[in-house]
Amino acid sequence: MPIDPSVAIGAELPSQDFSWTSSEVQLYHLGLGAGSRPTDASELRYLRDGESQVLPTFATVAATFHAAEPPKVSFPGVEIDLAKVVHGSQEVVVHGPIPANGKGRTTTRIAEVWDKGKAAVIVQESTTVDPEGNPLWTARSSIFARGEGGFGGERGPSESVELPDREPDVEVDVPTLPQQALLYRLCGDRNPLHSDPEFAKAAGFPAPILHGLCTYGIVCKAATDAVLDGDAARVKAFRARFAGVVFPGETLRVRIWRDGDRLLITAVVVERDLAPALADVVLTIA
Ligand SMILES: CCCCCCC[C@@H](O)CC(=O)SCCNC(=O)CCNC(=O)[C@H](O)C(C)(C)COP(=O)(O)OP(=O)(O)OC[C@H]1O[C@@H](n2cnc3c(N)ncnc32)[C@H](O)[C@@H]1OP(=O)(O)O
Repeated sequence: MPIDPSVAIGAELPSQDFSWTSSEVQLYHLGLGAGSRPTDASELRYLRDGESQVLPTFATVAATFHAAEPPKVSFPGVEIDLAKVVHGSQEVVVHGPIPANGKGRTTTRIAEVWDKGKAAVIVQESTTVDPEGNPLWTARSSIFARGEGGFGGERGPSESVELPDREPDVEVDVPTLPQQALLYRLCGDRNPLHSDPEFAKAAGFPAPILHGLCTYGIVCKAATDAVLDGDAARVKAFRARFAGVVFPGETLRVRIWRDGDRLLITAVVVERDLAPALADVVLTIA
């Protein structure tokens, strides 16, 4: 049985020990398109040796940055073909600014497995601490496994973020590069869905798609730059649902509403009639 929720839910995955330096941080930021204005001091804050500021979304790549193989969707009670899986949602909460150099240990558990009929949604939660045991960040993510529902599990909640009934306070267009996914995969997600045209076709897409976490980081950076003076330390938490695919080279239109200590955000694809890319995006300001 590819999914057995009675085994999966609550299962602890092996913990991961890792370290990072400002080189990984800079490569991550480059993978999000940072540095496109190389004479702009605020842009260069993401790209300094030793003292680079770190977007909280770096938390999504830190533990697996040096992976060189495609990920496996193989956990206790879960065995799924990678070609059936897309990233569903992501949330990161940081307990302070992420340092430019550091060490961490991540522990992960499978928190929920939902049966959406035509698909399964598998939710993981992880906690990362420094070598002294101080919390660095927590994360929650889901994968959406197409064709893997119908195992008799619960459907789970339907959650969405209500947007204000007014035009966005800020709107920015962010171009992505045709080679964006080929660059971003060097941050550890070697899923061929993002680099191999034949694999992408077999998975049902006309061409390789952009990593969801690349779009996620791009949009967090865009909001940080447009509303938070480019100061990554002002981002406490960032969450999003992956609402539609993005192809490398497309332009993201990022719409931002101020809402107290939060920014409510959507991202759509300009070239495809504003097709949704990210929805239910909430940036919590520190
Ligand atoms: C260990 C390593 C593992 C590997 C991890 C992945 C590695 C990465 O390399 C993979 C990627 O980066 S893939 C790229 C990023 N993701 C995407 O592009 C997905 C974009 N979204 C879609 O295509 C559709 O919204 C889609 C397909 C997600 C859903 O669309 P539909 O099929 O039309 O679904 P819909 O009818 O709208 O809803 C059905 C039920 O599912 C829930 N749901 C919808 N979107 C969800 C999402 N994104 N995440 C979680 N749940 C979601 C709905 O709420 C609905 O349930 P209910 O009826 O109970 O409300």
